[in-house]
Amino acid sequence: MKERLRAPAKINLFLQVLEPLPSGYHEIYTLFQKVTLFDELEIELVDIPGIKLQVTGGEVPEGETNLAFKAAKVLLDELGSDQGVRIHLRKVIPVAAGLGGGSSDAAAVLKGVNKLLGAPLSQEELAHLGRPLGADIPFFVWSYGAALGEGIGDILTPWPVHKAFYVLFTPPYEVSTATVYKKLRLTRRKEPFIYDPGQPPWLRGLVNDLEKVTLALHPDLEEVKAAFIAFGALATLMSGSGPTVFGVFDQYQRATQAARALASRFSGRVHVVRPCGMEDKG
Ligand SMILES: C[C@](O)(CO)[C@H](O)COP(=O)(O)OP(=O)(O)OC[C@H]1O[C@@H](n2ccc(N)nc2=O)[C@H](O)[C@@H]1O
Ligand SMILES: Nc1ncnc2c1ncn2[C@@H]1O[C@H](COP(=O)(O)OP(=O)(O)OP(=O)(O)O)[C@@H](O)[C@H]1O
Repeated sequence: MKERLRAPAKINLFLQVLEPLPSGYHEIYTLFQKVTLFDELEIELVDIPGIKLQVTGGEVPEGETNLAFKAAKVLLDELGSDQGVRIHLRKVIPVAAGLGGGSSDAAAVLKGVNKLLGAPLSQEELAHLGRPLGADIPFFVWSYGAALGEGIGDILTPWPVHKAFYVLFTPPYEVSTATVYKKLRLTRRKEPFIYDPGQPPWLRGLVNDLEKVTLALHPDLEEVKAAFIAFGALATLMSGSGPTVFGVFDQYQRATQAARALASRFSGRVHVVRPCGMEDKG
């Protein structure tokens, strides 16, 4: 039996870092939005124990340090299963880019393997199991298109999906999430700037507290942001810890024109995507 899954990327439509925690993590207040850029996975259960992972299309390890591998292991261990798992992962989402690709792959493996084993664990149990592997994993386990993330990003509340076209620009370098959080200096606990779920967040202004850290390391991203506005974006922001920067557009044609203009001016990968979770809204 085989499961074929698509693992979406995410962007953070706002991201506020409120307080450092004794665990080394930070309390955050963020809006996660899944978008239509997908890694693809094929998962199979076999009788020979062990996990085998094959990756095509991206520079990520194939061994036990891959988040997809770790997710399979943690689930098989939890269930005490002696079955083996074969995973083929086709990477499309840029790596270490602020798009949560590794976390999404891990969540897809948790869901896929659980389903192949007859669904012994609930969505909540899978999210709990995935959380120590990555703070973004619970969001990808849940089926919402968009969710407010509190705590370390693992306490989730569904959020309305607002219609938009997003252009993602990913420069040709990676950024370490741990380094960006470490460089952020918080002197006191911040109170979050609250958004109204009924309104597209870009009408209030988008904020990402990690942006200043990554932009200081890579000032070229300021030029990309300025170009997004010049090309007609309603708003522009860095996603997660970066370095991906996105622009928000209200029309597909404007988004694709901006994407072409960006691709000719800057070196990097450009994707035009839509939010996931609005299939019923046209
Ligand atoms: C930047 C975001 O992607 C926004 O959604 C997340 O906050 C990070 O999620 P992630 O990459 O799944 O994070 P993890 O792999 O769990 O953590 C990587 C490192 O980021 C830092 N980290 C992460 C999440 C968080 N709420 N506070 C943190 O300080 C920690 O130093 C941690 O060691
Ligand atoms: N399946 C995987 N896909 C991508 N990266 C992986 C995977 N497994 C392990 N990694 C490692 O995890 C690190 C972060 O990768 P990922 O693409 O998830 O980062 P990210 O998009 O910046 O995440 P976030 O938005 O959560 O900060 C990289 O150093 C990468 O080598």
